[in-house]
Amino acid sequence: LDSDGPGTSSGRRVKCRGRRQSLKCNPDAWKKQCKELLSLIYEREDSEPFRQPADLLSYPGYQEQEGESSESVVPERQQDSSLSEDYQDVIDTPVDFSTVKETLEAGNYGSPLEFYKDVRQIFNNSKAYTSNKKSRIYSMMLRLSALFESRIKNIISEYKSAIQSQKRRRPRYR
Ligand SMILES: COc1ccc(NC(=O)N2CCN(C(=O)c3ccco3)CC2)cc1
Repeated sequence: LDSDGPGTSSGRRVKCRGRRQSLKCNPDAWKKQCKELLSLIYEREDSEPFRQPADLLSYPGYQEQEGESSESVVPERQQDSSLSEDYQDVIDTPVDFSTVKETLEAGNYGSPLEFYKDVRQIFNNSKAYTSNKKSRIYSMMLRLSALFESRIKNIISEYKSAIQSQKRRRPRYR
């Protein structure tokens, strides 16, 4: 996805007469919408491995196992106990939902696109780390990513419409 992110507005004109409070016209509506989306993500069990920075040493349950087998089949990746170094070797930009939540609540995202970029990084890290597309955590990530994409695209397109209508409404005094 280019920096435009998903759901670039289809160019439809949104009437933004009168108060800016209505959702369609309010360029700040995305903050509340992203907070609600984050709460929804936290409610899903699938988000559990991604709510805190990855720490494979303290969470053996998250170590990669081939398929669903619960025996301690240790693939080559987990031979030594330096697993979390391994994670840091593989993943350049570790990020988790607690970091994203803090950034959003601190008001440190300038747009939903910045929020989108960080959340995508969580999913891309999981994709990069997994060596087995059938691993449990990878399948959790896929479900969570599908939920996220289905909800974020409207947030971003409404934001873009609100920005567009804001530009159109303010005549430029040259
Ligand atoms: C003490 O609390 C925690 C909280 C979270 C974690 N998470 C953790 O270790 N993870 C394992 C690796 N990972 C993957 O995306 C992944 C793809 C394939 C296999 O794993 C990210 C999640 C650990 C401890």
